[in-house]
Amino acid sequence: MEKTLYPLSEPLNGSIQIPGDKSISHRAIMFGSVAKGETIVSNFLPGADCLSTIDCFRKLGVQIDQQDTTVTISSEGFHSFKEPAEILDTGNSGTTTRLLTGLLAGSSIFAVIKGDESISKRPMGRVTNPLRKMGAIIHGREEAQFTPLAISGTKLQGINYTMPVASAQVKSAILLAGLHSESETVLQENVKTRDHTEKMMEQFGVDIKVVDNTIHLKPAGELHGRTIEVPGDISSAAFFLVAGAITPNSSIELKNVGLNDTRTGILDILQAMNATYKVTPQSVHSTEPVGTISIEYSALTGTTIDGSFIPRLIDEIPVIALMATQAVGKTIIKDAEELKVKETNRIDAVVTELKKLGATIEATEDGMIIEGPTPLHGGTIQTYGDHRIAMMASIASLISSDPITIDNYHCINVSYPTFFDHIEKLTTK
Ligand SMILES: O=C(O)C1=C[C@@H](OP(=O)(O)O)[C@@H](O)[C@H](O)C1
Ligand SMILES: C=C(OP(=O)(O)O)C(=O)O
Repeated sequence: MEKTLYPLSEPLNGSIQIPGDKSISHRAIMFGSVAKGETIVSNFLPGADCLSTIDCFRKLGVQIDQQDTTVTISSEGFHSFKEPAEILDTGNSGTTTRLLTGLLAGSSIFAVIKGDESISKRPMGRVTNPLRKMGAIIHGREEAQFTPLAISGTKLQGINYTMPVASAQVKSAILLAGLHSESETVLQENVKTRDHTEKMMEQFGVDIKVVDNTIHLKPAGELHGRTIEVPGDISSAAFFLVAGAITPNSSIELKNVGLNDTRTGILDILQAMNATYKVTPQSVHSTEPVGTISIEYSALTGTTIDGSFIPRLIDEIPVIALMATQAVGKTIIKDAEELKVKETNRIDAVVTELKKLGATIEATEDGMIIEGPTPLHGGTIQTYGDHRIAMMASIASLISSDPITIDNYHCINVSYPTFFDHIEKLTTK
């Protein structure tokens, strides 16, 4: 279904509460299901991806009551998972697909995992290969490189593994497999990726140690239920950080933003591009720090984004590219070939769609080059069913000279169901 978005005649103003972090919401459901007893999750993200995770664990026999952003999980623990009678449908969620594969590889049940058309094209060998080295029995399309995956849970051995790709999903799949394996798992990351799994393992009392970029995980006994407060998602906040920075005379405040430093690459880039913003930490002592970010419209300059920055802002690149169209000079994004294996090929999608709006932007092998500033005009944008492309285009419409129409805007529900409510809140006096 299409949606037409009209340019703003006024600046953005006011304050919004950023919804729960998608990565942490997935993990909260998974750890709450593995743990024996009751886990209560607050500020859960009721986005389609996290609802897919809930659905899969219900099919594994875990009792999960979800009331909007509060989830109560009652579980008999990992060893009581029931063999599901149905296929576990992970929808559009790469995180659910990969982490669940890792977790179930070390269980004592048989399960089949499949997702939507986009998931069927995303690489799964990156998890099934190391899991097989741990002893996992996984069959799947093209030698288990793609879904559907059929997993016959079995006893696993720990692994000593150097990550060939900078991916928190691969790391987490291996750690979830290592949780119930017979020996220690040691993982080496060349480039650090988001560490929510490690932090949640620590919270649940698992013996996990991180020294520089090496993780040591000892097999765990029974985990016990607890309460988990999910911070707001900085990847969702990013759309409004950019909206505030590029819409003339705007001044907005984003509350409850997660500030884990494996996720705050966008803030470093805002600084490098001369944006005017301020971060006020709320709870510096918690394992997942949270704060309020205020941002104002200002003149921006181009920058280069590469290397170890990339995993710290990988999902923000579409909207950063939009911001770069309004910055003076060249913005170069490189080392970001991972964008090609997301919900869609995000290098192609961003370049093709921003070009339609008048941007000067070219794709490269591992990223893109944007030359700014260019005024944006209206047009019809294809989302490719990718929530982040749909939100990028919606933010572009705030500053375009004419309306922008996007197809399949419902895909935004994957990570930010209240996105349009928040635009409205910041645009009405
Ligand atoms: O672990 C996670 O929760 C995620 C890791 C990233 O994917 P990769 O691990 O494939 O880089 C990110 O793009 C995704 O949105 C969520
Ligand atoms: C890539 C994303 O998610 P996933 O890999 O979980 O589908 C995303 O949210 O941008």
